[in-house]
Amino acid sequence: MTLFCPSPILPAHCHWQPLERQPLPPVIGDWLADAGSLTRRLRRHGHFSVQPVHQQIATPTATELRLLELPARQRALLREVFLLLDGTPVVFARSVLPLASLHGANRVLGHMAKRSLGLELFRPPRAERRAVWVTHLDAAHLPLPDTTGALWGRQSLFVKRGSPCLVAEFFLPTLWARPDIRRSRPARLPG
Ligand SMILES: C=C(O[C@@H]1C=C(C(=O)O)C=C[C@H]1O)C(=O)O
Repeated sequence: MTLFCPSPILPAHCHWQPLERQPLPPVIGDWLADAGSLTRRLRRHGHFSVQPVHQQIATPTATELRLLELPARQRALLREVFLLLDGTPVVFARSVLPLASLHGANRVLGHMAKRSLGLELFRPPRAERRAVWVTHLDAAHLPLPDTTGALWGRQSLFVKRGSPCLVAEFFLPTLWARPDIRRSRPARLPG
């Protein structure tokens, strides 16, 4: 399945596979298959922060519309951020939040700024992570500083209070360069 990701940072298209069909290296697979909050897991490794890069109401890609079951040309809130550990970007993330998903108690999802979207998604009533796809990009084609080699990405379809949103996370080489990250194991999920 090929996604087109018009984005200031992402390449012209990403090719995604369902998580269960993509063999992953041990440590990388452990992080991409982790069902818990990425924010909460990163926070176990140092000072965590979010650096917003780009946020606008615009038309998602054709595949993002399809994954969200939205009609063509439907607009959504597109949010692109870096997640930082100890001041260093370790994840680039792109989220697609349909405007219809941003009403009532979900309204806060559209006003996160430098707060992590994950803190709201995993706050009760906890969002369901309904589907996960993975991709593998050559970072050489991305305008990311000091980033070369393979870039693994994960895209999740979350449903919060019955409303869907997509969250794509691209794990930068700076994350895998940390020995504490390579030794890390997922937290035991409650229940
Ligand atoms: C979904 C989560 O939220 C994280 C926070 C994001 C944001 O603030 O835009 C984007 C990607 C996620 O890694 C999480 O923490 O698991």
